[in-house]
Amino acid sequence: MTASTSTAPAIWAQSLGVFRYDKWSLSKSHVMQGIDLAIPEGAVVGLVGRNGAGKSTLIRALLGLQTVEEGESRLLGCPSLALTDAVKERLGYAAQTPDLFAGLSGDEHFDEMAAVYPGFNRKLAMALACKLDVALGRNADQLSLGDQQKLAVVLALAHDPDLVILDEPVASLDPLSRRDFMRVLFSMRQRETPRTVLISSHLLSDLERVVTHVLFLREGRVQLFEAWDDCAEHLRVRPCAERPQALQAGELHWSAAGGGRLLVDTRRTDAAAGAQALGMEDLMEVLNT
Ligand SMILES: Nc1ncnc2c1ncn2[C@@H]1O[C@H](COP(=O)(O)OP(=O)(O)OP(=O)(O)O)[C@@H](O)[C@H]1O
Repeated sequence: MTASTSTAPAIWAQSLGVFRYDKWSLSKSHVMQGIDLAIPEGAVVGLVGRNGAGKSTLIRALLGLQTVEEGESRLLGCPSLALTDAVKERLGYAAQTPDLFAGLSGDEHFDEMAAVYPGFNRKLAMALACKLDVALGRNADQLSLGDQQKLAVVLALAHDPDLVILDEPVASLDPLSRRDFMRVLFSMRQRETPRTVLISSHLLSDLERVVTHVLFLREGRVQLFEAWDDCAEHLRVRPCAERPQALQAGELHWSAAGGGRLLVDTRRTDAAAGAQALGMEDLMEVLNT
């Protein structure tokens, strides 16, 4: 299922696949395969999946940081493997493990960024650091992991990028910092030029409040990509003890959990009597059991 758009997608992929090689058996297997994506400009997409589902692999492949054996992808219309400086200046990325200079303070990171990126906006950086309560005077290696994550996020956002990609940016943040971060993320939606955000996270109740779309990955494949409002309005789960031999129109997935449940799309089936609405966490459980 793919959300459609009338303008060129900010993130696009076709048949994207990555292999893992086993050096002992000399065999290879897919880590990620058949990824087709068309993420519209201005979407705020929650990238969701279990540990090892392939979220970081997909993000790295889209950014051209990961060897890709199959298919192709584009960011802001530019091939991932040949991102131009002009496109790189429009990107903001924070990796799962903060990528900082150990011996530099936050302020010194700002100096470095200002020297490299003409678009670096120190005023914006200071404002974000203030909102996220980042200690700018201390060297990165003296910061806690959560504070390092916050600094990495500030650095990713401080040139006001058109496309922001954040890999589990809140994993180590305390609840108050997470709340501040979600406010920053939400405020990023209010912008004249649409800004696109792809954010992976396991904190689904947080994501639910800020995303426009959700992208579920399972075992390296896209399970569901849909506008979150449409998921909330149209996806339902109903009891179904036995696995159907074949899914009918409007039936998306059978889950063994909870005595057997069938995920249905009420836009494509009337057989939704007794069906219940789902939050993002419920949907993740149904899609992964
Ligand atoms: N450097 C690597 N070499 C071999 N396999 C790898 C490597 N990095 C990741 N993998 C494999 O790729 C798969 C996807 O990993 P990935 O880190 O993309 O998952 P993820 O969804 O981001 O997980 P998490 O939620 O735990 O961060 C996993 O099976 C993992 O074992």
